[in-house]
Amino acid sequence: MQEKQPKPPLLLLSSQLSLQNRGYEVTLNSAFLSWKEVETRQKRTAANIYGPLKAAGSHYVPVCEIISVQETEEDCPSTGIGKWQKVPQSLAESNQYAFTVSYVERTQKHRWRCSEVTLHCTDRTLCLQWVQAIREQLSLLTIRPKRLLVYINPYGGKHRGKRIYEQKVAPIFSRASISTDVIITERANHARDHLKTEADLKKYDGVVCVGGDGMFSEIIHGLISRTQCDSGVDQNRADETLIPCSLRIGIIPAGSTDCICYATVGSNDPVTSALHIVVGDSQPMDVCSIHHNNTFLRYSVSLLGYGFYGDVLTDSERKRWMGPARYDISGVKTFLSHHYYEGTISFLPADENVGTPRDKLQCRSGCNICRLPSADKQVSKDEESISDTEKKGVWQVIRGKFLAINAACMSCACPRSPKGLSPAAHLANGTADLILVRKCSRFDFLRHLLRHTNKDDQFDHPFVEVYRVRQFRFTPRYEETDSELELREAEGSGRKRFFSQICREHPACTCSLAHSSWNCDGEILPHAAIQVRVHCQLIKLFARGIEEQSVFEEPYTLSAI
Ligand SMILES: Nc1ncnc2c1ncn2[C@@H]1O[C@H](COP(=O)(O)OP(=O)(O)OP(=O)(O)O)[C@@H](O)[C@H]1O
Repeated sequence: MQEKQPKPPLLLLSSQLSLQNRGYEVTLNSAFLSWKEVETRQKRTAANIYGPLKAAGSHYVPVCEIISVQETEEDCPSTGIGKWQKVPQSLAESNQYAFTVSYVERTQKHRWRCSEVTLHCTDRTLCLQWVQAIREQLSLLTIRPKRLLVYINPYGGKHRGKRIYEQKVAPIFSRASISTDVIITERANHARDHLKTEADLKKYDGVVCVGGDGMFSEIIHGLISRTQCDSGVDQNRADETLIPCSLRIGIIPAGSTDCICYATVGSNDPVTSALHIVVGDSQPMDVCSIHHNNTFLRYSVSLLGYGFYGDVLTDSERKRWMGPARYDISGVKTFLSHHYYEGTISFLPADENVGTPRDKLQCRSGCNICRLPSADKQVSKDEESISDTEKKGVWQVIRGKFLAINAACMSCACPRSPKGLSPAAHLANGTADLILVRKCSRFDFLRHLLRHTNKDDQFDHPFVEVYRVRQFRFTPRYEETDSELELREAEGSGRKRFFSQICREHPACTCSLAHSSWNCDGEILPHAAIQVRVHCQLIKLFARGIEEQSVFEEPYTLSAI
């Protein structure tokens, strides 16, 4: 049987225009703008290497990746970016009407940049016809944001947030006719509180955060809380089904840790992120809610880590004055102290149709698993019809001594660990990967940690278990009373300090401490006993997801056009 061919895109306009003193056949259809040299093919110059998608002298730009089009003031064709800008005088005289198209161009390592092409016409009517035809196509792209609320943390990373926004991002937004209201934060939690109570969200198509992961966390806390509050949902109830946020979030990386941006776009480059926002793609994302005894603690989108990662964070917070080097120093110190923690983990495993943590396939742009109907919604629907005993029946319980308990809601890939803590974790399938590292020798633990930085299967060790889960609970063996917890918070863990003191004096000690802390996306949680539930696709980012490398390397095939 013959395969059904997809319908070709509708042809809208086609003319012979000139570019760099040469004749080009320029075509606009509902999917692509293309230009193809009509004269004999000439040798490609070195400057053409990073041109738009090409197939044998042809150039194709998807309409959804055109940023803007405008009539160009001649004789001086255009300024700024791009490479087909200088028009020889002779040609400029005969083709003095021109328009410039700005579009997304891919470079290496998932980076995007804004490029331009200026095409020349013999008469103004034709020129205006082209501008109008392209603008009409752009106006059909209703997913693109028109008005954004921007929060800038001026102190994130190397204190360059404001400069990055003004120099690299604002010009792209203005070229794409996006209007913005910009708020420079004046204190921690300023953005969160503003979103929660004051911001007139109806005015905007999205919220942009300029900063690091801490700033992103503020934004999601503000936005999720506001959405639940507006819908009368009580965040303190661990079993509530939360309402997804309607506004999308854009991240402009300007922090010292920008892992969420890296995991959703594939690079930490402000221009790339700005272009992802402009083209208006949506990347849904799961969010974990964390509760202690029906009290809401926090939301998490990347890593929840108890034991090793909790201790590294606790120690590094005391060394803030050291700058980013503190993470390495605390990492080595925590590794050498080699503490393990006893407790019970119970979890609700995910169905197999959402993949497994040891899959070879990674979550990429347009991921098929994340496109499945939400498994989380399935649970809440089922919960109404099944009894409590049945619900409890599917939970699994594991007791033991652990060096680390990690829950990865996404791969947690970052430049230091390009595959991440759980390479096959998905951004939006309603699950988290629960990684249990049982008590083992220092040497074995080091082997496990080193696998975060290389290509080997990091779960292929007898002391490591991994489960894909929708909910989990952790109870430390020695459950704290509230007064003990207060004491621990007030004293910075007196008992722990006592043991830490001993361990410092006896570096070979691998003693068990009563409690570690949870590292929740880089924040320390006050409670060790927690309940975690993954909320499928609770938020959406302005992002396309990480594109397969082939998108960068291969030109579109002609049959696709
Ligand atoms: N104006 C401000 N003054 C002080 N702190 C702020 C301000 N605005 C935001 N913050 C806080 O700064 C923290 C760190 O911000 P951000 O994530 O942008 O930068 P970072 O350098 O990656 O952070 P970190 O040093 O924690 O890795 C956030 O938790 C945020 O709440």
